[in-house]
Amino acid sequence: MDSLPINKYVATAVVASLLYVGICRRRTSKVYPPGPPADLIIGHARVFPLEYFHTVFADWGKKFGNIIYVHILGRPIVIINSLDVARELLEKRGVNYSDRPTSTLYDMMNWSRAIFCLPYGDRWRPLRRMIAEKFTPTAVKTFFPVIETEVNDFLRRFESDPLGYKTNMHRLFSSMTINLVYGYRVTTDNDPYVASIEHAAYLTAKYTPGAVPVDFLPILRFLPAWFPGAGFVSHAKETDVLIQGLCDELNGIVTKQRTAGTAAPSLMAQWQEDYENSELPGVSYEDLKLTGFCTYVAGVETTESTLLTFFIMIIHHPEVAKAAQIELDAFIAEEGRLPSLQDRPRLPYIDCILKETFRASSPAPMSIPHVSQNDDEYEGMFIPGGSMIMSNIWYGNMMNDESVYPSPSDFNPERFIQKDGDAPILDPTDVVFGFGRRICPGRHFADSALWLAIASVLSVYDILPPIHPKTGKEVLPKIEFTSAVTIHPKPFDCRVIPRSAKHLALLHGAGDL
Ligand code: HEM
Repeated sequence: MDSLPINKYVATAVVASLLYVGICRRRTSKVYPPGPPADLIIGHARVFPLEYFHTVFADWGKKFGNIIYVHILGRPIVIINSLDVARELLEKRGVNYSDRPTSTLYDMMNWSRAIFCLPYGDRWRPLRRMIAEKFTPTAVKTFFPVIETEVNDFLRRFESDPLGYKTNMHRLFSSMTINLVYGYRVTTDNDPYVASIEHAAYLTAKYTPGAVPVDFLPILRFLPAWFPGAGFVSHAKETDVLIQGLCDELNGIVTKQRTAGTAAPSLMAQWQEDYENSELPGVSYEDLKLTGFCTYVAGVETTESTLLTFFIMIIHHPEVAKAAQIELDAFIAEEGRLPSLQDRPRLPYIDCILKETFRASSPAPMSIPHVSQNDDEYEGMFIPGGSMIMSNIWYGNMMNDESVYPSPSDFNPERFIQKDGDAPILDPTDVVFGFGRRICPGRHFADSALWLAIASVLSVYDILPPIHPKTGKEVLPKIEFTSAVTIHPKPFDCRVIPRSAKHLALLHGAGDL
């Protein structure tokens, strides 16, 4: 899976801060949150991790506690290792903690106009409102037919290609999201629009974040492109032109279809209509087009990562698949059909599996960094304004903490079955999507899409380990994760095999088991 711009944007922000020659803050008598020992001037540059942030910060958390302060060349970074601290700062004090880091290179590529990069304030607010209105738990139901169509196609593709889960899954989420945003159906594995968007992602990621001098000497953006070493200038321009071209083209498809009266329901069709009816105050047409594109970018990799985690976990835990299939078979026997999203309340074990999948590996384990605007104090500790705030969703009383989830390394959906008298257990869905005013606006859509994908695939198929070509025996793939802003399991092989001819027939509308 190629890294998408949201990934690279955050990496840029983090690494740029490593290289950023900030004005060294004069240490005052103020008490900062604890942290590892710092070097003179460069601060924590030598100890700051460049990968697997979440596990390193979890280790630091065991030594230094729930809130940690480090600085790189004077640029303050606060690491939050606890849900309580995240809620206090990012939610209750959200007015101060909802900004984002900046990057000159991203600005040159025009990514700084993107919803996930915009600073907290008057440009971000109307765009956020525009997205949020379409993604409330009720509004998102408009898009259930999109989810159901795409999941059905996903299941059918396994009939002819039981080993090709990677391509199939990528197509599921790219097709579902481009369908959601533009009402456009992907019909091949090599769709030209998906390929172009991924090329834009590749171009965005081409320059190593922070290794481009312009990220710490912004004046360099004005160098002429022919100047030796100024390749980034034409590169940024090329990326910008490609993205703007794609925004225009995809938006143009929707406009034409609306004129012809053939537009499928989509976010862009709704937004265009709202715009024409002057219902989007503060949103320019250029912003509207880019926001559609950003919604696609933000939606694909995270959802795909979650379903990949589900696949690898289920290969290792056939007993979980069996328990789910007992619940699903009882439903199918009664209804004579595959479950739909309306059936969710009747299939609670699938909910438990989804929660456990989010818990086992949060797709964005360090969320997207926030930035504080003004100086603040938390439990007597000083947090300077302009601090980059990194929340360790993966750990910190959140997903992998023994005190919250006993035996956190076990994949055990049963932990979410609430028995009478049990204290409520933290729902990972309340954490994996981030916090406060910047919380993921696509969360209800993602949650619904993933629920249906899990319920459907387990209804029809078994997800099994690959067979060793020589021994003919099953080989369990290793569970290993990549390291980036959004993480996912490293590539593995598996077989997706129909449970029986009768279960497969459900895909084609034949009922009885
Ligand atoms: C499993 C799937 C997903 C996960 C785990 C996820 C997670 C996140 C996280 C952690 C953030 C940062 C929140 C913060 O700053 O506190 C975020 C932001 C965002 N997400 Fe998601 N996301 C998912 C799916 C989606 C989908 C499907 C969409 C759109 C269709 C979407 C759109 C966005 C946008 C636009 C932002 C930026 C919000 C802003 O800066 O105001 N996400 N997401």
